[in-house]
Amino acid sequence: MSAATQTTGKPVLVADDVTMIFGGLTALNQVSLTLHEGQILGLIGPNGAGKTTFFNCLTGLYTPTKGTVRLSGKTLPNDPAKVTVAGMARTFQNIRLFPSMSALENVMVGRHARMKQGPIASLFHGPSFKAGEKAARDRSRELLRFVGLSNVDDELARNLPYGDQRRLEIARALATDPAVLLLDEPTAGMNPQETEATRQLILSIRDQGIAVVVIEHDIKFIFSLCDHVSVLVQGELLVEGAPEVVRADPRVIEAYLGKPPEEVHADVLAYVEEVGHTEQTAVMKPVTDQREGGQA
Ligand SMILES: Nc1ncnc2c1ncn2[C@@H]1O[C@H](COP(=O)(O)OP(=O)(O)OP(=O)(O)O)[C@@H](O)[C@H]1O
Repeated sequence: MSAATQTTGKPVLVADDVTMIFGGLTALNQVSLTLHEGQILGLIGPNGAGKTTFFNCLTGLYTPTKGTVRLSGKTLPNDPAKVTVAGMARTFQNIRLFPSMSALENVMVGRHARMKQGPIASLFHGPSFKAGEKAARDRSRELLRFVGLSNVDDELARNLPYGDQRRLEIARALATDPAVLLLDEPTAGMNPQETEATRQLILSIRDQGIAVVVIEHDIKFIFSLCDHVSVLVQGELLVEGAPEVVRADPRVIEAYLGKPPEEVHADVLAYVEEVGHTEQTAVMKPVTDQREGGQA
């Protein structure tokens, strides 16, 4: 069941024919993707499919070998700081916080990417600088509450529990006032309660008018959250569409399960059990056999 109910609007992020070649390895081959206003798009695919590489191309961390990325109609520069200012923020697969700074200071770093203090005001800490700092602090506090972090403003980031660090990273990204938010495995390492809280948080973010792209291996999470799913396999876009369409596509199941059982992700197995109903039984059967064989 898809939880997404929002009507989607015009295209906000358009990636066109993005290709990324590392030496002899084609990590992405002509990948095109359109994210619409109000949309939560799930990007899934087996390990090494190119998902994070794609995020890196979208955010200017990598310069694609070929292809373009446009945000709200404008071609994005290959410069992460400029991409942030243009309106796209992200989180990372491996959390990247400032560990020795407080939670509030971490969010304020994101906020500062947006502030336009003139050099004179900054130099003399004049009234406009002080007003700007206060506004940044207030907004950062508000964002900490929004992501579900209370009473941790002064805690050092490194002392926060893992799930809270992930939430903090989202707050910092939101502090840049993005039109588009990219989340790379936001529920990795979370328990089911934290995962559900993250799902609710992403829906709230969407409801604030921010379009979201989520990379996740937990495909149950993806199918219950997103209103559009794109499947990358070996650097190519294999299938995309509504969750109901994508999850019933035999190529998707094959892409995940045509691998040794030990490499098959536990969440995919849980998903297979959940959707093992009539019309998919034929597709699911060999999978079940494979699992049993693997366990024997
Ligand atoms: N900087 C790099 N230099 C060389 N090869 C790279 C680089 N970054 C990624 N790759 C390769 O590109 C391919 C895609 O990797 P990527 O991390 O994008 O996959 P992924 O789908 O995000 O995988 P996972 O789900 O395991 O995180 C892999 O073969 C990887 O080794």
